[in-house]
Amino acid sequence: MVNFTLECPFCSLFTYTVIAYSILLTFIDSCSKQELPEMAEVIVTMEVGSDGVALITISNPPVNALAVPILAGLKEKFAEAMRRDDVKAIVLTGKNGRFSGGFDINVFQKVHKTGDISQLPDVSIALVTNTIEDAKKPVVAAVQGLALGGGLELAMGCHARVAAPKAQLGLPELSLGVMPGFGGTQRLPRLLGLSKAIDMMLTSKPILSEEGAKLGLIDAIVPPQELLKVARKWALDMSEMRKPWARSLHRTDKIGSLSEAREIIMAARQHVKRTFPNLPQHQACLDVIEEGIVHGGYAGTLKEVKVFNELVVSDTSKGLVHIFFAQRAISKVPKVTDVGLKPRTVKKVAVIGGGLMGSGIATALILGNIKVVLKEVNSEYLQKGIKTIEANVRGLVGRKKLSQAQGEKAMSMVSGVLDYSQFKDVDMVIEAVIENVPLKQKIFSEIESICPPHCILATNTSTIDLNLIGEKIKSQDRVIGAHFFSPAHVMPLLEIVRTEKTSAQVILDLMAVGKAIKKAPVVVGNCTGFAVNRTFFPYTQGAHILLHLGVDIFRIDRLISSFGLPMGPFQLQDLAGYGVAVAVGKEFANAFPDRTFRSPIIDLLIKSGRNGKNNGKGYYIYEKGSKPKPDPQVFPIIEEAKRQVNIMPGGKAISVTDKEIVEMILFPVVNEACRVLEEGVVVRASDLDVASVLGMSFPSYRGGIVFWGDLVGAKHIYASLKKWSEKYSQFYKPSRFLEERAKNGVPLSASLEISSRARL
Ligand SMILES: C[C@H](O)CC(=O)SCCNC(=O)CCNC(=O)[C@H](O)C(C)(C)COP(=O)(O)OP(=O)(O)OC[C@H]1O[C@@H](n2cnc3c(N)ncnc32)[C@H](O)[C@@H]1OP(=O)(O)O
Repeated sequence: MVNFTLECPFCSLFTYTVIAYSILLTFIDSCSKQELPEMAEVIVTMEVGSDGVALITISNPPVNALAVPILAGLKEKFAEAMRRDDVKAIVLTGKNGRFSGGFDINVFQKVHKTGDISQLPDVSIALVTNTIEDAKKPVVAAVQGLALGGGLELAMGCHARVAAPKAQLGLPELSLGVMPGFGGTQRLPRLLGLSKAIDMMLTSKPILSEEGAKLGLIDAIVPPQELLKVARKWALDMSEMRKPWARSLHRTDKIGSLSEAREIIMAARQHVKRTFPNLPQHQACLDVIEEGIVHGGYAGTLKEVKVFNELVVSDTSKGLVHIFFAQRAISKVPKVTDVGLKPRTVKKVAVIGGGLMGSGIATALILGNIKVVLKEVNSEYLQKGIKTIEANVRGLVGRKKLSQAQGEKAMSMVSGVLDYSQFKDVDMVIEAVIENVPLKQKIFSEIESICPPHCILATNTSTIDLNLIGEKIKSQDRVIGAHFFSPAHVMPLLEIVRTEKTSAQVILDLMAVGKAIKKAPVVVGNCTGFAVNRTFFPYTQGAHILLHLGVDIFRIDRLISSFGLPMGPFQLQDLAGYGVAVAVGKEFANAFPDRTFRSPIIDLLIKSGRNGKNNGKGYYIYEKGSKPKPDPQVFPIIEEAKRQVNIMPGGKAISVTDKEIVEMILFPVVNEACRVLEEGVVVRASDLDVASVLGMSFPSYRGGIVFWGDLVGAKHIYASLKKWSEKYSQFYKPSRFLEERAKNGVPLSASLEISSRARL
């Protein structure tokens, strides 16, 4: 039930509630059953004070998203305020310390499912321009907490903006594959100048109200407790002409001359071309801004609506909106986060091993204000580990991600040890030594006997079965995987691996630690390679097969980069080092012998003195200060590898299109993702999407590996893999899950339940 609080015409402070049937119907129509619990609080209220100011408040917890009924409610309240003689001016605000987090992104998802853009209400012209900006009574936005996207656009439609300190102001729509659609592309440049406005839109980064005040977006900053008082006074001052009353869309003072504006837009276009080559929304946003500069703000808003409606149904928007919700879903783990448990505080963590991973993990922890004891086997290694942590922190200070003081504070949180003496009061241990089962087992036995009984016993192994690591200890409910990605203090993913015995409390605690150190924790099941490395193990293999089929490796890398991964599979091998490739390759060959393609290429490269980026020579040449250059001297090594394996049909290189190359690398990854889904290694398919984006840098605008697979279509993937498996190698053999989904027309991302129902 949606309640709208309306004003009593006889008593300005008395409110009563009526049920807004028409809005209720719209809302019920556009909502799924799961959203019903929030409905009672989706409300717009209006209270008219004895001062003649109508306070219109948006309430839609937790972020006051502009859901369809909220927008309808706003229109209704503004119309009423205009009608009423006792209302001289209006203040617009949001409930519970947040102005608004913008248009309701759930509506985008509904549009994506149905393709029906008529679900998007007319807000830009009907509400923001005609109702608010062109109102005959002044409107002041009282902004607190955040005004993002449509929220900021509403505020910019008002005639003045008063804000509390530290409020976040931004237009992040491009990060959802769309662009500002409530007039933001026109009003932001007019309020704070073209360059800054373009920068805010292209980067999607918010600014704080303090900066907004300096730039002219905010008219005054006031303490939160005085926000409404000052906003009311401001509104009254405007109504009585004591303060100017400006309509943002009509301003031109911050835009500069046409030629200056065009120069700025042209520079932005070049930047976008280089930085976001696959994304349509950035150039489109610049087109719309330019329209407003050339033909006026109103013309700009009209074009904005048109282009917005085109972008909202693009695959890019589908992918990015999917990832937005998928990232939020990872914090919901059945039987862990829904059973009333509370995470315990983790104040002190011991990290065993100060190598690249251990020191990176230690850095991440101290930056999250968690004390670290770093243990090594001798003082030389220990010093090296501490120095790496120092260098990590210094790097962040140098890049201005941390202040000097924050850097020093972080370093004061770490101490180095050579024995277990300081392990008696640790809340968690993260073992990060080399991938050696007996060594890890020994360490786990030692820490079990030394650490307190509540201590979490975590390992950073990237492949080894956790049951094996914890085999020799009693408290297997405390054993968990904390799989960080290198560099651990930078990469955002934390893969939390649970065994059947890991307790829900321990999983919850590690999730909380992950959040505290600003990682995205994805909880996965225990298997070789867990979710991410397991899914992506065919990535390198697929590249190797193509090499052996005679495809140019540098062409493969170029195509994969153009697809949107930061680098191709060969450059990635160079970067990771061949030692990793050999070790990981062995694990997978043991676990999945039926689908492992064995190539001698890495051994041949090592034999010829190459070790990738580590020694400056791999498939590429690495020289300080310049980009990696393809090295033609690898061609004879590749020829030798090809000769040894000899899989080219008729001894000739195969002829493949660019599209086929990308598919021959990535379809096997989707195929393995299917097995991961079938085995229940992840809670839901979208968790694997998040993990692929945050752990493997799979492009977020393609929605993650499973989402992308569904966009391409299970049928096409299955048919292609089947063809290649018959023609080239068993490596391509489609999994049973993929085959079933393709044959039954069920999306890969559909839950197992749905798929079995579909089969019946
Ligand atoms: C036409 C217009 O120009 C188009 C638009 O306005 S598009 C929308 C633009 N706005 C945005 O992109 C903001 C998106 N939201 C965010 O960045 C962050 O949620 C935030 C900074 C507002 C708050 O962050 P935080 O406090 O960490 O909370 P967070 O967990 O992200 O969100 C809380 C809940 O609000 C939901 N939510 C946040 N913003 C939402 C929005 N705009 N629409 C619908 N739901 C939203 C989240 O999905 C989450 O739901 P859940 O609890 O069911 O998982």
